[in-house]
Amino acid sequence: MPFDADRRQLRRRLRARRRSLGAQAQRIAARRLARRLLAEPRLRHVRHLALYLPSDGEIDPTPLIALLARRGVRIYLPVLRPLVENRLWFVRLTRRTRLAPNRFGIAEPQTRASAHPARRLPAWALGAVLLPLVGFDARGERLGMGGGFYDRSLGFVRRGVGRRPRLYGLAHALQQVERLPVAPWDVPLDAVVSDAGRVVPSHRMKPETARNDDRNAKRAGG
Ligand SMILES: Nc1nc2c(c(=O)[nH]1)N(C=O)[C@@H](CNc1ccc(C(=O)N[C@@H](CCC(=O)O)C(=O)O)cc1)CN2
Ligand SMILES: Nc1ncnc2c1ncn2[C@@H]1O[C@H](COP(=O)(O)OP(=O)(O)OP(=O)(O)O)[C@@H](O)[C@H]1O
Repeated sequence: MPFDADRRQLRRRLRARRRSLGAQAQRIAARRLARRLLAEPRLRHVRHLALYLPSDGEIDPTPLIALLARRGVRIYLPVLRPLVENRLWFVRLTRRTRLAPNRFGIAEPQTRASAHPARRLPAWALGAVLLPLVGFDARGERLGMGGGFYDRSLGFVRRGVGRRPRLYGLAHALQQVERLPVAPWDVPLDAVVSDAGRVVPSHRMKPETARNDDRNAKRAGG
């Protein structure tokens, strides 16, 4: 199917692009991202926030950990669920949390410890989830690693009923593409935030600004 072939090729290209960033560029991008996220009004009152440990050139959200801890925010990390296919747990990160590489080589809280329900929060109870992404577009669509982990774990958001976390895709500006193919299972993001700006999908904007797609695209590009 051309749809899958498209996405695969795009993933390869965009992953190579983000991996090409040097350590210094990564540090600067991470700092800019943290500054933007701290200023995000809708994150101001969040008490429980999930982020990720960066891998494969992803923009690094970890400078936020200490900054948010000062606000009293509790931080959670995604853990690959054992036995259930392609779903995540969100496990509390504390100073005592022991990390181990998962099957993709990404550090995560150890599975055994993560199995304790007291160490986790169901996704609907989180205030916000910061999602890693491979690509995004000016409409706020997201392309992930292809496992459907976040799409499955946050699938309840699409039903539009009950509590739900705010969803922020995090990216380097160079991960923006013209237009992404959309899949029916893609979870709708509240915004994509990059080192250079932010994109708010038009369905999330106030009516008077929803028309202005151009301005939105510019903001994302820097
Ligand atoms: N930092 C971070 N943590 C994360 C994610 C992520 O995208 N970034 N995930 C978001 O989903 C989950 C892990 N998902 C992943 C999905 C695919 C591959 C991956 O590298 N796949 C290989 C081929 C598969 C294999 O090696 O078996 C590839 O595409 O080359 C990595 C992580 C949970 N934790
Ligand atoms: N809610 C869901 N229920 C069942 N299958 C799903 C769901 N979400 C995604 N999938 C399946 O997962 C596979 C990967 O989806 P997709 O390519 O959109 O992943 P992704 O968004 O790039 O990855 P991730 O969410 O892990 O970052 C697809 O083949 C899709 O059929």
